[in-house]
Amino acid sequence: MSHSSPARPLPKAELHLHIEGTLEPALAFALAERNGITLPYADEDALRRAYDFEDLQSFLDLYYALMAVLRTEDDFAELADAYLARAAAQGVRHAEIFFDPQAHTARGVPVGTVIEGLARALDEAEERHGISTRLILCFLRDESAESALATLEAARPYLHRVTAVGLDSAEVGHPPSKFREVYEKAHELGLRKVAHAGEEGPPSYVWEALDVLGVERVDHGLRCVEDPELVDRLVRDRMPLTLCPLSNVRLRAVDTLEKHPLPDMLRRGLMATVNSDDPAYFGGYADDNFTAVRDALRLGEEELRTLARNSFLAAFLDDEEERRARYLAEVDAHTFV
Ligand SMILES: Nc1ncnc2[nH]cnc12
Ligand SMILES: [Zn+2]
Repeated sequence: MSHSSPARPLPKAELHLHIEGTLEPALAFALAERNGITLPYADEDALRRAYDFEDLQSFLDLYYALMAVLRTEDDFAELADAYLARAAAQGVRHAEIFFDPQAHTARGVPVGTVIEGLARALDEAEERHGISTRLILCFLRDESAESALATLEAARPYLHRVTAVGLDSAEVGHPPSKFREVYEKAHELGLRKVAHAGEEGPPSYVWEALDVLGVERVDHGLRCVEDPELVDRLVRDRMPLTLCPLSNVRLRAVDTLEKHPLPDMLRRGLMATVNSDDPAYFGGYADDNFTAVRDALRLGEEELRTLARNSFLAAFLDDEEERRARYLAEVDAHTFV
C-alpha cells in the first residue's frame, strides 16, 4: 500500500502582514472573555458574517473595533505566537510583521506593552516555529503627521526591537508626503522604510513614497500598472512590491482574482512578492495566497519560484546574508508535486 504525505509548501518570506489582521474570531472571543469585554456579535459565526467588505474603509472599521480585545502584553504575545504557528505550516521561513501602535495607544494601551508582548513571541519564533522575524512600526496615515512624530518618540525606548517604519490605514486623501518629516527622523534613527501606496490611492502616491519618503519597498503598489513611467522606474530600481492578492479581491481593489495584474507585472519585470495582509479577514495565509494565484492565474513553477525568491531578496536580511542564502537555496531545492 502506498500513501502520500501532504505536499510541502514552497518556502517563502512574508513581508506584508499586519499582526492585528491575524486576530481570528476564536481568539477574539477568548481575549474578550479574559479581558471582560463584550463584543457586539453573538458568536464567531456572526462575526465572520460581518467580513463582507466593500472597500478598505469598511474593513478598517471592523479591524480597529475588534482590536479592543487586545490589552495586555500576554494578549499581544499570544496573537503573534498563533500567527507564527499558522505561518510555519504555510512554508513561511521569515516574517516581517507590521503593527499599528496608534490603534492601541488611542485605547490607553502603552506602546511598550504592544512591542514587549510581540517581541516575547518573536524571541521564541525561531526555536518554536523555525521562523526568523522583524518588526515594522506603522503610522496611521489618517492620523496627523504630529501624531506620527509623537508615536515614534514614544517608541524610542523600544526601537532596538524595530527594523523599519511603515505607513498604513485609509489611503486616499493621505498622501505619503504628509509624513516626510517622520520618515526623515526614522531614517536618522537607523530604521528602514516601507509604505503602503497604490492600494486604493493613485500612482502619484507611489511616486511620493519613492521620491519623498525614500522607501525601500512599496506595500501593494498595485495601481502602478496605470503609469508606464512608474513601472519603468520600479523595474529599473528593482523595487519590491508586496502584493496581497486575496486582500485585493476582498477589498475590491480588483474585480476577481482572475483579473489580478500579477502575471503581467512579472512579465514586465516588476519585483513582485505575494503576501497575506490581514489573513484572518481575507480568507487565507501566505501559502493560501500562493495557491490561489497559482490556480486563478495559472502560474507555473518558474513564476512561483521567482515570487518566493523575490520575497527573500526583498527581506531586510542585510545583516544576515548567510541566512538569506540558506533560504534562497531552500527555494531552489524545492520540488513541486
Ligand atoms: N490592506 C490595508 N491597507 C491599509 N491599511 C491596512 N491596515 C491593515 N490592513 C491594511
Ligand atoms: Zn496592508
